Amino acid sequence: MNEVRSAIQNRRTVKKFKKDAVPTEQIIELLDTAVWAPNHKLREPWRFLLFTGDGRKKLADAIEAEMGEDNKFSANIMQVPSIMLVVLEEDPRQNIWDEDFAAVSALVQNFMLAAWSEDIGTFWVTKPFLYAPKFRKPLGIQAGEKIIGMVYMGYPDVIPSAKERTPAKDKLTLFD
Ligand SMILES: Cc1cc2nc3c(=O)[nH]c(=O)nc-3n(C[C@H](O)[C@H](O)[C@H](O)COP(=O)(O)O)c2cc1C
Repeated sequence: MNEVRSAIQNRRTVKKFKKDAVPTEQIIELLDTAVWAPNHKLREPWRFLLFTGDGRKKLADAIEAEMGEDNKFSANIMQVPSIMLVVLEEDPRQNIWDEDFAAVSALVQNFMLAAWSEDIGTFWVTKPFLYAPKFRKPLGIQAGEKIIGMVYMGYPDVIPSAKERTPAKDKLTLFD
């Protein structure tokens, strides 16, 4: 199997990380690869918020602003070496919005695969608090911006085993 196919198939969602920090420069380099995602008219409809080191407290505080101090998410944030919020700049036209959402999703997958190829594990996390004004405001997320998800990242402590996929053939309608 070639390297691209192998990375796609062998990447796993990593939830337990070693404590070591991932260098910020490396994360930015990985993002500079990820932005080669296909995106219609090269709108590049994304931006990123990266929390690392003491900066993670800012994210934990935003979660607590919405959920209160007693919640499992903000407590866990300080255990994750780096967390990135990926933001879609929303277009009010439905067809453009759909294209741009697809493009940002492709970017996230690119990022996770590029990270995996450099031994960095990632976890794409979505939670209801990402929509909450009390969470968004302290982070400067504007109206008309959608948080696609949080990407947790770090060096894997545990790599979970793969969950089987349904063979594509079972979902294929072939016209030939
Ligand atoms: C948009 C999106 C949101 C996700 N949110 C969560 C989440 O909140 N919690 C979680 O455990 N996994 C989440 N995942 C990860 C999936 O659970 C994971 O990709 C799936 O179990 C397959 O595992 P693999 O990535 O190791 O192949 C999310 C994945 C995507 C694409």
